[in-house]
Amino acid sequence: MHRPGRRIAWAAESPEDPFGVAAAAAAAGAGWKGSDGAPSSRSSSSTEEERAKGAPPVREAEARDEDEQPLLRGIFGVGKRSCDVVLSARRLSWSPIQPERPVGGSNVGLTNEEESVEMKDVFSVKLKRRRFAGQQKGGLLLGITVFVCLKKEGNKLKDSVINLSNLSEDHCYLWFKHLKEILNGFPNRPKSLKVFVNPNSHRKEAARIYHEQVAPLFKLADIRADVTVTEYEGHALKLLKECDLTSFHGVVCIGGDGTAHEVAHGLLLRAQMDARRDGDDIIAPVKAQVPLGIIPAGSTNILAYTVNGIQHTVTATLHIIMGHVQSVDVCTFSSPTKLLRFGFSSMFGFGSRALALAEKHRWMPSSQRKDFAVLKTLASLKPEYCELSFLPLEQDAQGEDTKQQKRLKSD
Ligand SMILES: Nc1ncnc2c1ncn2[C@@H]1O[C@H](COP(=O)(O)OP(=O)(O)OP(=O)(O)O)[C@@H](O)[C@H]1O
Repeated sequence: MHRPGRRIAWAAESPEDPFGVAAAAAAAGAGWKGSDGAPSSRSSSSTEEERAKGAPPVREAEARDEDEQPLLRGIFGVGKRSCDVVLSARRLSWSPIQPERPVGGSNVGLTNEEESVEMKDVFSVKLKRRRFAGQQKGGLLLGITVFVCLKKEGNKLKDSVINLSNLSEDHCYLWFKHLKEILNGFPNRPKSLKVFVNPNSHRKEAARIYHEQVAPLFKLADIRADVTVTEYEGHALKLLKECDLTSFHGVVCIGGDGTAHEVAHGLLLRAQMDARRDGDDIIAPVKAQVPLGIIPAGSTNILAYTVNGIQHTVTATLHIIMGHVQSVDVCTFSSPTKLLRFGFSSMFGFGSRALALAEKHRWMPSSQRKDFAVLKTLASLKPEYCELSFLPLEQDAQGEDTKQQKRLKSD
């Protein structure tokens, strides 16, 4: 078993490396680069270069200040109040306008607390119009709707809206244009995705989950999705080996762990084929060209849970839309001469035998068939011979990632 450094998946932020991009990008140049912080008028690559060269903290502070500079200031209705709204590259903030009181009048009960949202948490902006049922175009402009990704308890993400009301077309168009420009400046956010839906997963709900919960969010975020509903086991793998991935910013699978493994294997195999690595070249595998988003819809969703920190469709979808990228370890499984497949875990034959047995007993209820399979496999457990080698990513003096191979033998 080899652990060829790190692959990438859309996932929850980790405190040390919020988007896991540094290691992922350095290892093989795949995936989105740069952080998902607010885009600045300065190019993000120049800021990164400066950081890499050890730019003094004062430069970073200047860049931060620049991102805080107001780009627009205007009046909108927010909720039931008239607010003074300010937009900078980093944030959208609003505070209620205090009406002038007649002499002796009091402002008791009126708060002027500022509220704000970070632009890095905004995933879409739309013009809001009043339309009649069935009306597709036109309609009276009512203002702007800003769609925000909110962090809830327990790693959960939720979509929410802020309505900015103003009937002036010129005013709204100007704000809409600026908000769009800021959103388009986030480098990691996908615009085009290849999506695999396994209609057979768990309770056969993956297609419904996609159409009801995932597709509307992708549409809102202006993401084009090329959807394949898989027809048989191995269908996603076959398509990934053949299709042109250059027009996609990522691959998404909706299903259980079996589907996620098949798609991850296909994606990595495809990267080896494109890099002209044949089956014998198993020591130095290359990274996937694009990240993999895993949306849980299976009976077990361990992979989705591991990368997202929660088994929740909307959370997984929002991580993809927001371009949250996280590096993950991947194994290659090989015989002495041939690469067999890529995967995320190995139980030295135990897991695969138990899963194969569970597959044969699909007529049983899902909880019972898995317990039955584990117990039956345990009863006939035998020792296995294998050789393990690790390729941990390590940083050399220049900050470059290097792979060091370590071998272990076991039986
Ligand atoms: N249309 C299809 N018909 C039959 N099998 C399919 C189809 N599409 C994909 N598959 C295969 O179904 C297998 C099981 O799917 P998946 O893992 O998504 O569901 P599950 O078994 O309910 O979930 P889990 O593996 O998390 O328990 C996968 O190995 C996948 O390759």
